[in-house]
Amino acid sequence: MRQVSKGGSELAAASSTVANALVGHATASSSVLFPPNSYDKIIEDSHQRSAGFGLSENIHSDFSPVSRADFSIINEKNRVLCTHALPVMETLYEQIINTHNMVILTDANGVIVRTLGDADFLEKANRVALQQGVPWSEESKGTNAIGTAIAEQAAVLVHANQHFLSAHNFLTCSAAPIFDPIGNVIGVLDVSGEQHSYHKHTMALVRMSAQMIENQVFSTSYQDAITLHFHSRPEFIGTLMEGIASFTPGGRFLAANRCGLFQLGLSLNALKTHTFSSLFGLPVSALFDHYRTATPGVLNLCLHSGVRVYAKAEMHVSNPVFQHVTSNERAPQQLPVVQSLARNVRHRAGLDDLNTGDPQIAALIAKLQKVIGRDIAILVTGETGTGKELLAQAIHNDSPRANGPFVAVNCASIPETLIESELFGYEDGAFTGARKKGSVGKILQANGGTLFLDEIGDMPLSLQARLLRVLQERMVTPLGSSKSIPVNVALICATHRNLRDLIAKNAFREDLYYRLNGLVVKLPPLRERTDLGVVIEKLLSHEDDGVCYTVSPAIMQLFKQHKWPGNLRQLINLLRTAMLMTDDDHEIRYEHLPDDFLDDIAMAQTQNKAAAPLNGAAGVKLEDVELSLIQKTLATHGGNVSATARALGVSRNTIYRRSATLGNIEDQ
Ligand SMILES: Nc1ncnc2c1ncn2[C@@H]1O[C@H](COP(=O)(O)OP(=O)(O)OP(=O)(O)O)[C@@H](O)[C@H]1O
Repeated sequence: MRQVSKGGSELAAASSTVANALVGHATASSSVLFPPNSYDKIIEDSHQRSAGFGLSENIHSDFSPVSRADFSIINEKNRVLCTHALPVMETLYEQIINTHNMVILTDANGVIVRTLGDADFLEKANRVALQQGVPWSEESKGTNAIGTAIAEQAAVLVHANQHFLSAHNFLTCSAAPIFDPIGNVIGVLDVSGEQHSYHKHTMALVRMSAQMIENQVFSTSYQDAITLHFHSRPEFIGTLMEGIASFTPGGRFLAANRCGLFQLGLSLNALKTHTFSSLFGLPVSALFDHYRTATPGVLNLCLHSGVRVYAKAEMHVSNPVFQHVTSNERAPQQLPVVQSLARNVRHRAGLDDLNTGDPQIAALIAKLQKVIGRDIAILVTGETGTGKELLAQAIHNDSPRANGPFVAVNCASIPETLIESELFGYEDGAFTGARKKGSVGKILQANGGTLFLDEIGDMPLSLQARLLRVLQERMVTPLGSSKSIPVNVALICATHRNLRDLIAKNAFREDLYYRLNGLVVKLPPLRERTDLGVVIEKLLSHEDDGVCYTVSPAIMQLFKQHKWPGNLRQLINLLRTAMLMTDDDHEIRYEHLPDDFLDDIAMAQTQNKAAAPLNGAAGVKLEDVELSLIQKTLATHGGNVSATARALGVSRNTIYRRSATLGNIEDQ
């Protein structure tokens, strides 16, 4: 299982510059930076609340801590928070040591549960009761960073005389609330120090540390879930900037961290109606598929907004809810089913095995059979999950190279920096971090067999030139070597992208394109295939346990109408889960289908209903049709523009533009 990054080193690295500035500042009082005035409104409101609590600025601070018994209850309630917060607090403290500051953790009510600080400052802090067990809510201490951060549910800096009680005016305090995955404040992290120790970067450090604690609390909150770590740049996965989102094994959205909400562009409330598939356009089973691969790399996903993100899926494989998707170790009576389903569709299948009655498939198989073994590069196109890799394997299996290796490389799942060494290999010590003995690249591994380059459209331009040279010269030069090695491979490439579009955008080399497309075949999406019934029957057929699984006629009808965005991969995973849910009659019915699939069906039906009355209406203008559809979809989604845009597959701007005449429309 992937380890979620532990706070310390990351925070230390991210904040070392800030920390240097802080230490530098503490020793050079001439560089005092005063806090900005942007908090004035927050401070003003807080002062009003403080007065409302009956406090007056010259009263002495209330020193009394909660009772011992209450403090041990508070400790017990906040055990998880403290476990995750303490290492982060220690690292944060290391960054501010010797700056007359202390790090404070409170519970959700502002009661201090842990402190770490410079001895000289701790003494002064004790004088104003900045110590364990003492409540720092606004009710108790008036305007202060901890209490005001809780009241405002936001990070707050309270400096010097911005404090309500004059006894606290010697302090400068930066506090950030810590939220749980469903948006409740569970505590506050604060750095408090003497006012002359104020530094503008302290708040950034506190915010980062609070977020780190939130991420760690998040990672332990959803043991029964699939947790996705994502970012638009793969190197940001595992860092503080990563988005984290959790889904039920059936694909329903559970929660996301702050960066996740930001990247998904939706509020927590809006996300509650979503599934993995409505957010990423893929069935949740794609994650299981990815997880099952021997060395799962980084997934390339497309957000509903069109933004591409890289992702890693994390699931607790020891948890029984994941056993059926992460391994073949299932309840004994179900084991053969899962295994045979997988076996039915993998390995040793030849082209004839894939010919299940669809005329488009039959035609492409006939073409392929004519070129097999003729040293012609084959380019397979088609949507994700349509079977491009299985087709490539079948071509290899039917070719004279069948006894040689079949080596598949997914160009989209390897970070750009690693593709070169992965493909071409490297000599001993070719670069820092390289294995001592060097590595034979995938091209040489495929020698005598077939090299399958999946998602070739994602290959970086610089490497396209190198690949072209290998294909022309039939020689490979590993990184760090001056020796070229002859290589003999049949090449099959695949892509779901339009390579001609990429060429027009200068993202793909035209000369390489012509070298790759000896024969181009396009696998039809599942929704266009006429052999769905046969494919399903084949997938459900197995000899191992003698049980005959079937699909009820109503569900078969539903399957035939479904769009299958994940194509065969989605179908297989759906059947795999549904088979395990069936009763003694082994018939797959509505109640055996996973939640995210049922949600997709419901959404499609809603869209169809909205469009239905407009079909074929004579004399109706196109704009009216559009407007009416938008109106209906808006109504279905309670006026929510984002949801409407998603349902109709257009941008929010389009909805705004087209519906300018509809008056005020809500947004989220
Ligand atoms: N004709 C088929 N009959 C049954 N199962 C199939 C068929 N073709 C492919 N599959 C299965 O569907 C799943 C997806 O196939 P494959 O990985 O070949 O798709 P792909 O188009 O290469 O996907 P991607 O574009 O995402 O890489 C695999 O589990 C594969 O075994």
